[in-house]
Amino acid sequence: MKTRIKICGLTREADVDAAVAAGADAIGFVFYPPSPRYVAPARAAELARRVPPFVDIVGLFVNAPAGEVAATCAQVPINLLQFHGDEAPDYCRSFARPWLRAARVRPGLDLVEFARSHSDARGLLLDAFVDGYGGGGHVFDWTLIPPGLPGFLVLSGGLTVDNVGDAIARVRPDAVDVSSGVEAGKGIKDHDKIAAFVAAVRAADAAISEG
Ligand SMILES: O=C(O)c1ccccc1NCC(=O)[C@H](O)[C@H](O)COP(=O)(O)O
Repeated sequence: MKTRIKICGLTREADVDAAVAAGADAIGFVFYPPSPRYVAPARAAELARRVPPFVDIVGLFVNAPAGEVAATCAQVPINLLQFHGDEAPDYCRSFARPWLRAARVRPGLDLVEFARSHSDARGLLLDAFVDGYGGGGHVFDWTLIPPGLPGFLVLSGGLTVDNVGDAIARVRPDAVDVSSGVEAGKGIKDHDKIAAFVAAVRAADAAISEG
């Protein structure tokens, strides 16, 4: 099985090109103004022009007013919305677009119930619980993921070239998502780290299919 790869938090043309060239399945733009990786919709629209067909464009929002999400969707060709805050299921489905729901994982969060209440999400994105909602590069305890959690599972939170192979072997996610782990500085991607991360994912996939 091919683990899909999303590279998140892109802010520069060269970084978009590097992610696409490395073989990313999806790239993410952060539309959360307090984030150092924030891009304004007009800027994201410019960057999105470089993205070829069959690479998804993911728009990440945190508790944004619905009008802001709709206005961003009108400017940027977003294939998939990613809700990374405290958004309710009714809000997430109100945009009539495919969406991912981020679960900020910590002990006590009932992921089975979380998945059930977001059952029409295209997938659950599991990230570490941090103050400030995300992008902190923190790994969470993967044993908190219940076996057999239904639906498309995206593993994120502090993934790097050094731990992504282990993460795939243990969790067997459908996709992995990385931001901090392929950065030279906040919002600035390191192209060698992107290539190495993608190679590590492919090596983990090959190890699984070889048994
Ligand atoms: O990137 C941010 O600054 C950010 C801010 C608020 C919520 C989420 C944010 N980022 C999440 C991501 O970029 C990813 O989807 C992902 O979870 C990977 O994060 P990382 O641990 O940095 O690899």
